[in-house]
Amino acid sequence: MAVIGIIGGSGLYQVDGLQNAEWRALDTPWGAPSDALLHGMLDGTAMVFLPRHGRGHVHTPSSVPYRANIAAMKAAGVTHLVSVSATGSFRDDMAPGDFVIVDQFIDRTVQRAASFFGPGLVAHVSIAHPVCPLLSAACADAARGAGATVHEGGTYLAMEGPQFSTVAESRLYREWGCDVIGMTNMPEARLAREAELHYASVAMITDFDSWHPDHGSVQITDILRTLQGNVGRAAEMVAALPGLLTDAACSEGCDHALDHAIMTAPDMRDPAMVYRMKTIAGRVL
Ligand SMILES: CSC[C@H]1O[C@H](OP(=O)(O)O)[C@H](O)[C@@H]1O
Ligand SMILES: Nc1ncnc2[nH]cnc12
Repeated sequence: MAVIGIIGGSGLYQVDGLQNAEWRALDTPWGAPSDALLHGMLDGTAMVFLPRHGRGHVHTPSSVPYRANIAAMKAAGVTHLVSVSATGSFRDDMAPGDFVIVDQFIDRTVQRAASFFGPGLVAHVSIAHPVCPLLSAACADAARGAGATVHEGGTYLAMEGPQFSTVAESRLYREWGCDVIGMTNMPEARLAREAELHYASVAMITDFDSWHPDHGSVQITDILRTLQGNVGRAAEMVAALPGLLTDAACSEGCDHALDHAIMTAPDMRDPAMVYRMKTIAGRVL
């Protein structure tokens, strides 16, 4: 049975309408996640929600405990993880208020632990295609159903922040062919793949970053104004997801990404590391 996880970004700190909703705190081998997890049922499907920055927005993009967040979702039984994020746009035809179903990333973050694995248990998974095509398609349908203008496919530039980009950086990312920019989807997407979760990223455009000749440089006040309009549609999208997930096998193989990934010989594995990795990689250990 699918269990849907939602990581809510800036502006999305809870979801309403869950039956038997309950916030439950938990710990992981990588510390506490950003907040307690909100568990509940929606249309007969189990759902787990986590506000990425914590309720009250206490975590910076760099201080978000990405490993703990993904490990907590995995420990809670989540199989399908939808990330919702505020982003700037590099394209005229992707305007504030639009939703982009991200399918590629360029990672320019520099300060974040990007893997569950490490010395004593080495593994290499593919993130050539970093999102789940089936879950992404369900998100696109759900977002359209919620009345959003939806762009299927887009490259997300993950920057460290917390400052926004300079004009020169903004122009450069546009030349690189990036479509949207944010500060949080990496290493989240990498870790979701290591944890064998189906992962999709829904980017809600809030601004034109700082490249656009007809718009001023991105300001937080503009982002917050646009987010207020978007969050209702994001909540409607989440509510529609249970009805749109199918049992079809995902062509990317997200749920067996670790099949051939572990390099360390069984007799050379660090027992402490193996123990710590039980929830993430127990299937193949
Ligand atoms: C509120 S503006 C910058 C902030 O918003 C985005 O957060 P999230 O990705 O969690 O929606 C962006 O990445 C920055 O963290
Ligand atoms: N322009 C931008 N750059 C980085 N993160 C953002 N989140 C929302 N807008 C953004």
